[in-house]
Amino acid sequence: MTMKLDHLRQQIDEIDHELVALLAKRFQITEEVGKYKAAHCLQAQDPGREALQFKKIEELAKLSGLHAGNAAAIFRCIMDQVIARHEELRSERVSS
Ligand SMILES: O=C(O)C(=O)C[C@]1(C(=O)O)C=C[C@@H](O)C=C1
Repeated sequence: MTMKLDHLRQQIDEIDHELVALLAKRFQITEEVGKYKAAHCLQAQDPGREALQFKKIEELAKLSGLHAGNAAAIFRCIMDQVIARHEELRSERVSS
């Protein structure tokens, strides 16, 4: 393995570390949102809120030189996981 590749991979590992920490924080907060939604019989998915978020994500991606389509695909994936968890919390509450 070249020193160059090692160095690049080390940078990737450091970024992954930060991303995992940020994702953990985000999922802790969405867990609270899910509990709130389940307690108040709100839908797991909120398309209006998502539309605003995706608009902002696209703008931020462009400012950071990130491909807007890549950013949107990643956030779609994260939000789909959140929605699945919210549906789980909702059904747990209904069945208990
Ligand atoms: O803000 C909410 O209502 C959430 O449930 C959080 C969240 C998100 O992950 O940002 C997830 C699903 C909704 O469709 C919109 C946003």
